Amino acid sequence: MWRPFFQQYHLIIVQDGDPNKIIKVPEGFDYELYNRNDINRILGPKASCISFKDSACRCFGYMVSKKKYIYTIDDDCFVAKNPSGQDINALEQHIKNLLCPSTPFFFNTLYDPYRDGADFVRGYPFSLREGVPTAVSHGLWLNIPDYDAPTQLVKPRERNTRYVDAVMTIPKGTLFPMCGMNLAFNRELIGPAMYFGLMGDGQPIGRYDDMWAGWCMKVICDHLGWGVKTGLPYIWHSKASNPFVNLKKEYKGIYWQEELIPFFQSATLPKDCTTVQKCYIELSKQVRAKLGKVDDYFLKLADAMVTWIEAWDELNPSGGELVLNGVGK
Ligand SMILES: O=c1ccn([C@@H]2O[C@H](COP(=O)(O)OP(=O)(O)O[C@H]3OC[C@H](O)[C@H](O)[C@H]3O)[C@@H](O)[C@H]2O)c(=O)[nH]1
Ligand SMILES: [Mn+2]
Repeated sequence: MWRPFFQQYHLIIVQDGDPNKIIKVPEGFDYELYNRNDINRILGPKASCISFKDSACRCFGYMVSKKKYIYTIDDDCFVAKNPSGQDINALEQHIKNLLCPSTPFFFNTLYDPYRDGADFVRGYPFSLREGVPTAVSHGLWLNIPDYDAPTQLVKPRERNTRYVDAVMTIPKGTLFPMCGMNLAFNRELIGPAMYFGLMGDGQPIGRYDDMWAGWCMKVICDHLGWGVKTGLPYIWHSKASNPFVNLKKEYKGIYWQEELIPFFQSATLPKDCTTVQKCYIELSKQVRAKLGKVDDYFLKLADAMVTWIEAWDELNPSGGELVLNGVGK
């Protein structure tokens, strides 16, 4: 199904679980395939920051990519159809979202003002109409919605049939639950912040990989003045994962997040944090200082955040650090 939309791009496949299992990639794709052995070989001891047996492992692909834009998708997501019955080219829409500015400082009630047939509405300050660079494009899902285990348990048959034809900028200062199922981002802008954390095997939590990345990313985008959009495109999410297995993985996250959200909502980064790497290291210090008392896990996570940046900079020696306004480094 994806061939018409993926064939022209470079694929990075991150294989989780047993590295001896052979993944068969169909003919005609330009791809790299990495399993756990590859991750250990490439990162050595720093491989400790890449999760095992959790979707968090996907962020290794972001680190090794040499591309400007990244699109990440789950292996149970397929091409959806829009209300006119046409196949949705999710990549095309994500790229449009990323190439058009965002408007985080003032909400446009007619949604995406840069879209054909829309604009800024009356009362929208002209000084803000240039917008800011878009770092992340968060797509949505038809059929199986991305619900947590408790919600899925009480609403096992709920399906998302509502196609909302809109793209919105998430306002500055507002966090959101970033889902990694249908997500695109500008790697050159925000790549180093897209660490999906320590999840899965050997960890007390799972399935909060994209949530953790989304909260860190949004704080850094707000600080650096970049935008995050949500809405179109849709993909078709084909299967629901097991809510009982999910509950075991995510239950700590369900109560920890009541302390994590206030932490991220009040997190501020100093002016001298002019690159994503500096922002991320500063955030890791605040995680250690303020979340270590929630659970020792966050001390490990704070260390892993530093290891991630070290590994990122090792694999991307050009520094790749975007120096803002010529300051910093
Ligand atoms: O041990 C694992 C388990 C899963 N994956 C990969 O993660 C993707 C999501 O898995 P799945 O589709 O089974 O779960 P969902 O509930 O639909 O996923 C949502 O919640 C977890 C993640 O945050 C995900 O992004 C969300 O969509 C899928 O590609 C599995 O192959 C894994 O690599 N290792
Ligand atoms: Mn799924």
